[in-house]
Amino acid sequence: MINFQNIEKSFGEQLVLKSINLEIKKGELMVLLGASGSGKTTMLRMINGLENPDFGSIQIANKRLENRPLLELRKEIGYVIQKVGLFPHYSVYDNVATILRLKNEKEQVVKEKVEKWLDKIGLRVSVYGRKFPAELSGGEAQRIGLARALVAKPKIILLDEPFSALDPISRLKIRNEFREIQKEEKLTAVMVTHDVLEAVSMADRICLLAHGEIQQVGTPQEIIYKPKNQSVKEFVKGDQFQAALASVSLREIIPFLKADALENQDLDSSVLDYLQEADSTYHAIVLNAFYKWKEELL
Ligand SMILES: Nc1ncnc2c1ncn2[C@@H]1O[C@H](COP(=O)(O)OP(=O)(O)OP(=O)(O)O)[C@@H](O)[C@H]1O
Repeated sequence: MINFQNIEKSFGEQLVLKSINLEIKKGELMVLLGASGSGKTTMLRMINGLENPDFGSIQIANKRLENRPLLELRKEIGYVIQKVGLFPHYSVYDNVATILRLKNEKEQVVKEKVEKWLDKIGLRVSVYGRKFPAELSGGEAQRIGLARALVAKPKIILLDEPFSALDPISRLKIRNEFREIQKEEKLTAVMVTHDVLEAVSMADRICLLAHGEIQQVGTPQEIIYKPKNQSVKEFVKGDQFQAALASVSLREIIPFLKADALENQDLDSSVLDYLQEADSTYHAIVLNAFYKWKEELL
């Protein structure tokens, strides 16, 4: 779906991306993971033409990017960034509606879609529709940014640290919600983060970058259990590594947690219920992971 071929990029004297070759498949969630300054955002911005490579080419659905009008391209691509960039003088409703109105959708259709997507990201239109961005918390604003991108029905969604303003519980919730929406809509998603935990708990595959070079591309399990080189090993060691391990194990159980368990913080009984029912051979590891994760979360 998205293909980086021999990409190279410099800013002045600084070589920021070197020999980047990466294929992102249709419908997958690819996480670009790496330390600050490793080139993640630059790669992401190349997908919607906000940066151009010096060498190499990017193809989307087998079409080279440089041959496509930018406006047409961006209609297919949703872009969600850390600083949400909502229009400050528009209400939440109007912020989400903007793109539909630009497409000349009828107001009745606009209303249905805005309500649907606000509802999907957990904010009711009756409560939030009339608020202005300055009246929202950071996390709410990030959710609205997500709804605004999703309402346009993009084929591809690019996310740059999209959940960073959220507290741990809301973060976990919205990660899961977004993941469900992404699968349901068969969206091809590329997400930038430097948070190992976020990467392993959400990604189909992770592309690990260091100093502008791809170190490894693989599933979270491959990255964690089969690091290809020293650089990958270093990235996933220590506390972050432990948390990531916990999260990988938890991917097994989170879908089985009772829906309200997170809200009620009645996690222990919910997890134990699951473990009893599931007859998992990894009880000890999952349970250990769970307690570590809970310590961190609560
Ligand atoms: N427009 C620009 N002009 C000059 N240098 C830039 C520009 N954009 C990025 N850079 C440099 O390129 C390097 C990679 O930046 P990039 O934003 O891609 O990194 P990143 O991995 O996303 O980092 P972070 O996690 O801190 O956001 C950095 O050293 C940055 O200073």
